[in-house]
Amino acid sequence: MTSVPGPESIDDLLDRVHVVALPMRVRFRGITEREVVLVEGPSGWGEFGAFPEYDDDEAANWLASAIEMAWQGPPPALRTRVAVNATIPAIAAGEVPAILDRFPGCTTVKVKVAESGQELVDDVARVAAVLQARPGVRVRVDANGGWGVDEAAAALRVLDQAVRAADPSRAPGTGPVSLDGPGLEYVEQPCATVDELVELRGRLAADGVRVDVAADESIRRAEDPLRVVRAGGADRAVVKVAPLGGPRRLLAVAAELGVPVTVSSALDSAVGVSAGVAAAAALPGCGDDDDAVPAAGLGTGGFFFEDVVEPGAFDLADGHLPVRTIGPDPARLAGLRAVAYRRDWWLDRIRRCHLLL
Ligand SMILES: O=C(O)CCC(=O)C1=CC=C[C@@H](O)[C@@H]1C(=O)O
Ligand SMILES: [Mg+2]
Repeated sequence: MTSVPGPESIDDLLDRVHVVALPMRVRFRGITEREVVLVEGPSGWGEFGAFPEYDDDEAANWLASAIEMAWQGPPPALRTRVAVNATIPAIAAGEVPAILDRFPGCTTVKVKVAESGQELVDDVARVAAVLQARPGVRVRVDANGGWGVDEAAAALRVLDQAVRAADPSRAPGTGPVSLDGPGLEYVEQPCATVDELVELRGRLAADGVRVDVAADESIRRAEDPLRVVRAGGADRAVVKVAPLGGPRRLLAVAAELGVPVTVSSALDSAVGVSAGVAAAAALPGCGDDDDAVPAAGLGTGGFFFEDVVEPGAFDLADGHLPVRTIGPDPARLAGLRAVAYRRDWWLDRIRRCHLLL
């Protein structure tokens, strides 16, 4: 009988964990401080950081991922570095250049759109500010399921045109914006449900709006991660290591999906991001060079004032992250240690999730 490597017991697991709280420079998915648990195993470090609102069944996948990294280590890499996208939260257009400065060399930018309380004009201004600051970058947007079908169809036409109109190779005053120029690379999770995504893809095709639809929450939070693509709701997939239960499971899901995949962060510390980089580095792509797969959404480390590694140990350089084994700096683990009642909360959660594995 083969068994999956892991801790000898729950006590063995709990003896190896460190709960940290990372203060953030910018509000992202509604939070300003990110708590995660780091686990040291015989093969390296893993990260358990299921978002607090996730129930134990869902969070157990994240624990499986942490255990996989700590007891098995990363899967074999096909490349030595991974291209990363810049991530622009739903901020005011005027703040875009300062955020972009945290992503040196990134040639793909993901812009959050459809934020509640904002309007399409805010999204267009944010995208325009990106293209003004970095002319010629590839732009993708992420609505986190915030639009209905009608709203999405209308917004994507406008945003796609805004990107085409900003094409630096297009001379001003040359008439209608070309439909052949580079528009939006894709939209991530424009609507919440699979049925809506299917309907939207039909609508975009009928309207002649050629924007790919990528599924994120419909994979990350679904019982069956393959369903959305099989149902015809997505041209692409966004895949995250921890929600899928680890890098090897991510690679298996990606192979079955059969569409281009973008590996993305779950707002992880450097330890979690390194697992994402390892998965992206192991993905078969068109060729084995470091740009053979879509730019990964793994540049979120800059959102923290302080990460668990020393500055320079795992930095973005020339738009890429290195494929590297990451261990936290002991002084930072101590300095970033979560307060006692939060540590107890995470340890209880680990106990419950461990029973589900
Ligand atoms: O993909 C990226 O560029 C960064 C990661 C990112 O956008 C996310 C990280 C964590 C939680 C998610 O709400 C969010 C996403 O929707 O993809
Ligand atoms: Mg997303």
